[in-house]
Amino acid sequence: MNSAVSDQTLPFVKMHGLGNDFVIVESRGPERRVSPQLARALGDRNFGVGFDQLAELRDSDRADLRLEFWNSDGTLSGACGNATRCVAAREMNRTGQDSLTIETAHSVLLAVRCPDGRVSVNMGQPQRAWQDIPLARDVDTLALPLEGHPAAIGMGNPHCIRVVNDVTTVALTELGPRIEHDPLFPQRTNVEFVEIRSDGTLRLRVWERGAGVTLACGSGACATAVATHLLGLTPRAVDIEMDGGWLSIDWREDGVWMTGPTAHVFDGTLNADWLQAAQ
Ligand SMILES: N[C@H](CCC[C@H](N)C(=O)O)C(=O)O
Repeated sequence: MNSAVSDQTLPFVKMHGLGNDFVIVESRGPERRVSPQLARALGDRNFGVGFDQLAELRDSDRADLRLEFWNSDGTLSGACGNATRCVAAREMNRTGQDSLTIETAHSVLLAVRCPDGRVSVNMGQPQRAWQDIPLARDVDTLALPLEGHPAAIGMGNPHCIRVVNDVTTVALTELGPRIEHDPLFPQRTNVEFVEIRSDGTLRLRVWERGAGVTLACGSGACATAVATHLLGLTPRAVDIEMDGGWLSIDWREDGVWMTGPTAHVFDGTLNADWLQAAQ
């Protein structure tokens, strides 16, 4: 270990949306705080803090702020719906505003506070062309040449959605990584298994690229609602239950709107010694 003593500490915020949990780090200003190595160390639930995604706040000249998302394996993702809602909730509390704009790798997203306290984000238009998702080759994106003929949809990140009769019997930890790494997905993929219930709601379980099984996935819920609508199975607006709770999805003219609760768990400060060892 480096013997030089650093007094650099790093404040962070812990939040979750439906049990999809996040560490949020302030990186506005000239100095970038997060590296792949730090994201991996911080994402470790035993040796670090633990999270499904790390959201790094950056300056934007197109929106109120820019967000970059890290998975717990140290890779970047172009979208994270639940972290976007959490950061939006915190920023709106801090500024007293009822809406804000957030630049992501996908586009500039609008977030608004609902009268009931939930937060809605317009996640933008889904990506349906095989090159944009991306897939490795030109195939029918609503009936992929894989077991069960799943659909592929991009929400700024790739999703593979398979409709099943009973999500409780799906071997998620076995099938999830196999599909995540299938050569059809050159940037890997998030994996969704969805059951369409008789009352019109959806029951969803998710294996996330770079993070594994999570209790909820906002972009996954959006991609799933788009896929089941395009398959003629659901209307444009649908309620989706995941292991951690419910999201309401509405694919409107101006994009896919996602609405749900957020929770602020605690604020913390990363210790200088720990940070030094993690670099
Ligand atoms: N939990 C996030 C998605 C993270 C996606 C990430 N695992 C990827 O590599 O694309 C959400 O609420 O949308």
